[in-house]
Amino acid sequence: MEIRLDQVTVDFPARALRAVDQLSLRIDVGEQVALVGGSGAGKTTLLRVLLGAVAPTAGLVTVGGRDPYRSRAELAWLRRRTGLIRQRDDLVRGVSARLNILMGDAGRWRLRDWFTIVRGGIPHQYRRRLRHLAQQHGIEQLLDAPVDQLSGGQRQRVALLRALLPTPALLLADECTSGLDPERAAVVIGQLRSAGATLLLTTHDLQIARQFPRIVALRDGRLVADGPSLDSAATAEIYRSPVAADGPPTSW
Ligand SMILES: Nc1ncnc2c1ncn2[C@@H]1O[C@H](COP(=O)(O)OP(=O)(O)OP(=O)(O)O)[C@@H](O)[C@H]1O
Repeated sequence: MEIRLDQVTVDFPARALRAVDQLSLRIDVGEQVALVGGSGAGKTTLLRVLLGAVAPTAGLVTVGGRDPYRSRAELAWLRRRTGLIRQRDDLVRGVSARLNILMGDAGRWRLRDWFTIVRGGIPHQYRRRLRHLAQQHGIEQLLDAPVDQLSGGQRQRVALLRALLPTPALLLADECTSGLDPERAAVVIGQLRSAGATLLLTTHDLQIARQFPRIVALRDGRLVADGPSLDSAATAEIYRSPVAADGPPTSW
């Protein structure tokens, strides 16, 4: 899905803070972009703008040619086509991996789907895809396990499959590789990149960002670099963030 931001600003007046500052950006259909920046640079806020969750104070945003802030219908259209993977583990505890994955498409469940799911089944329209995804990501033996019994890496795969189940046109991933070792992170990036969706992934980690064909860098809500790689000037610009005052994070 194509993303267009035109002079987008987001203010949080209660904190007298400008989180995104006149940001213009265009991401074409199928592009895979790493969004980098130090803590507080505005990365998550930008993803929330694209999800229709934080209205810009000024500027225009369109996703797939629709403005998520124009009507509930536009927002619902966008949400149905967007997969979100967050940093924190937001799976529903006490229920199976299978049910957590199915919840990725709960907005489209019909009454008969609810009955099937409540009885522990899989609605027929999901059976093939769920099995295929579970095999592809090596968790087919874990589908019946309560997510509480899974390791961090396994839970992370469940969250990934939940985002992929509805075949999203847009994947937004917010620091979803933090806490993973570099090898596991590379596998997750590979899985995200092979999903065929437009992909926007936020990260602090330049090693992660370098696995993407395009890197967009933010500092204090402003765009400081956009291209296939970050030159040393742009890297230094991001380092100069207050959070990095004690020295850059080790992963950089
Ligand atoms: N709902 C909110 N109300 C007030 N301030 C907010 C809100 N959400 C974010 N902020 C502030 O906006 C700034 C940008 O935050 P954001 O979460 O977008 O940064 P980030 O680049 O994702 O940082 P991190 O890498 O630490 O997650 C921060 O100073 C943050 O405290």
